[in-house]
Amino acid sequence: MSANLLLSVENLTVRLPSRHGTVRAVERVSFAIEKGKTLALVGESGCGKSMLCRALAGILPGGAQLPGAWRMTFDGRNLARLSPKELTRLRGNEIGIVLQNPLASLNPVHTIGRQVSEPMLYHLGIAASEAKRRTVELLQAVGIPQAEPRMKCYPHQLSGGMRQRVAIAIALSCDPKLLIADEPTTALDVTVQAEILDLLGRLQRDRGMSILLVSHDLALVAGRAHHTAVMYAGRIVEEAPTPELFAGMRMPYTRALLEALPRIDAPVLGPLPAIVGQPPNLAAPIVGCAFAPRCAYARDLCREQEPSLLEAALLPRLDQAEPEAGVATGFESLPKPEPPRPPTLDPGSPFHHRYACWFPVGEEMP
Ligand SMILES: Nc1ncnc2c1ncn2[C@@H]1O[C@H](COP(=O)(O)OP(=O)(O)OP(=O)(O)O)[C@@H](O)[C@H]1O
Repeated sequence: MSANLLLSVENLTVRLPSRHGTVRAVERVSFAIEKGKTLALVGESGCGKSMLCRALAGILPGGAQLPGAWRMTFDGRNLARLSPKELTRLRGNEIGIVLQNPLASLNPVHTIGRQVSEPMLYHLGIAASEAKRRTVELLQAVGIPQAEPRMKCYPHQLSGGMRQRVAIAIALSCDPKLLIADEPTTALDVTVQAEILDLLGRLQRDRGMSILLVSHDLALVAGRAHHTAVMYAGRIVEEAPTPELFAGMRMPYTRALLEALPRIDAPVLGPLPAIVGQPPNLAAPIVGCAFAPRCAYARDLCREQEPSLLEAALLPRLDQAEPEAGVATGFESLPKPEPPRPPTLDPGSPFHHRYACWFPVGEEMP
């Protein structure tokens, strides 16, 4: 693993039991996060973002399974080789997590001062007076005015934005190397959303930590992330350094996700384009590309064979996609490509543009 990588995840699958059968919440996902950098993970509701975060943080629901030959390496350590005790220590200490609803993650019967100081007392073994001093500093760092008297407040006495700042302070209390922020602004109004995301950026610069920033809003998070990965039906379907992704997104789902969002810089001239149809039921088998039933560019091949996530340069060039209802393309006469290859994760260069699509859209072809 390159010295610059903090986290590398290879071939991670998460299955959950449910009344309707086994849910394949995360399917053979591979990605990496560099030290001091932010990876944005985006996708519609139900695509597996939270379960991926929970797998990293070791807080999956009961009955969850991680089948297959997966591998997770964090700061040079293979997580599969650590004992449960070592994992608990690492996850409380070196990996902090902020969830989307701060009310659900804060304890309503404990003061915020106690909740911020508790992880430090438990994981760092410092004296109560030192924990109190650090708590005041942390509350100040996350922008809570009058931090010392506020330590005595209970969560219900704070606004939604202030509660989320407290949740961030708790996640930062042991000075984590990785902060997982799972939709940290979803429950907040738009001005507070921007403040919280700016705060995360500032904290990252001050502390040099890495961030996994999860959201359904591609435009909101991508502007703040070094790398972006797009998830659909439990799979990563496109990923790239963020500028590269915006310069040439190829997977029709990535485009649809961006176009379906209202834009502040463009007049609204009619209804917003929506992504037609529903995401697939993850408890049922998926044949071919999971996005094919909703994709205007889908061809027979897309419905038959699942494309692997491959580097743009390695992808077999079939042709540039055209919507099915558009001009005739003659794709049918093209030779069938080789069967899908396993996803690649080149440890030397894990941040190339990759996408999983037989007929990518875009001006230039690789
Ligand atoms: N406890 C659970 N038991 C069984 N299935 C679950 C459970 N929690 C979530 N799921 C299913 O796992 C899949 C992935 O859900 P997940 O919460 O990871 O999606 P998400 O992308 O984070 O969505 P959201 O943005 O709404 O949180 C979905 O099909 C969901 O219905």
